[in-house]
Amino acid sequence: MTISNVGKVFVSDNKLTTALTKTNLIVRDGEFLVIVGPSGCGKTTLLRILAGLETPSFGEVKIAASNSDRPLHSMVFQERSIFPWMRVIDNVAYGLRVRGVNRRVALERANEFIAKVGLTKFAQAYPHELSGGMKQRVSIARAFANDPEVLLMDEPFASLDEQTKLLMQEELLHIWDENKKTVVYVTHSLQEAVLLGDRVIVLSAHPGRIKAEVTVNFPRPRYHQLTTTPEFYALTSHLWELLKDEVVTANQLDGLYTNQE
Ligand SMILES: Nc1ncnc2c1ncn2[C@@H]1O[C@H](COP(=O)(O)OP(=O)(O)OP(=O)(O)O)[C@@H](O)[C@H]1O
Repeated sequence: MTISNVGKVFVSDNKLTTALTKTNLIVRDGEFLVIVGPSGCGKTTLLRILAGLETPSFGEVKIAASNSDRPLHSMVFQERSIFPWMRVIDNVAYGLRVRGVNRRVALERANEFIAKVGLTKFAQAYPHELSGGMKQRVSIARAFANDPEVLLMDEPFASLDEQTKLLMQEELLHIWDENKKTVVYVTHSLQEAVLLGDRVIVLSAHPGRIKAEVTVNFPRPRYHQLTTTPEFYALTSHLWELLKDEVVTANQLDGLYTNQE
């Protein structure tokens, strides 16, 4: 995927807000790319542009289609985005069915990914019968089952409790190791960024631009034990050094806007 000179200016109430300035980035096939940055720097805006949910004000995004039957992208949001009126199996098969994949094949594929996220016993359940973590597992199973060229994930575990988050990170690592999808993943957590990513992009405070990129060379498969090593600690500290000024600036900007209200 190639992101060339992409920027976004929002217009609301006769006010212009530059959310993102000239962004250039090449995401390699099969790469797990993580984006971090202070609040309001344009991470979600960038992801929404990549998902085609927002049009860039300038620049362009190109996603090479390896197979015309595959969708270009699937997105997993922070908030649960599964349909409450559909059973788990139908939620996971949804994208495939919309694309006209034969029902039997779609259900088979959905069952395969439901098993990968450990929800086989709940395939016939409705979302209200599931915990928050289980609902996020359904979203992840649906996104992988959909087999997109690029998987876009916007803080998918942010609303989960700490223990569930740890479990889900390992599950995501496992399922990703098996599928090696191209992933663009937004998070506020530097630990999560280093645990999951091949490369971490640091965005500057509002308006967002790429400030730095850090390669993460830890071997895979990765497990949580990695987070207890001095090397892991050194890399997250390095990221924090890169990010700290931006967070301070973002908070100052926040104060500025709040004082004006
Ligand atoms: N639809 C919109 N209309 C006007 N301004 C917007 C719109 N969406 C986002 N913005 C502004 O664009 C900037 C970037 O927002 P965005 O949500 O992309 O940031 P973020 O980095 O994802 O923030 P957070 O980490 O807090 O989720 C912010 O200043 C925000 O107020």
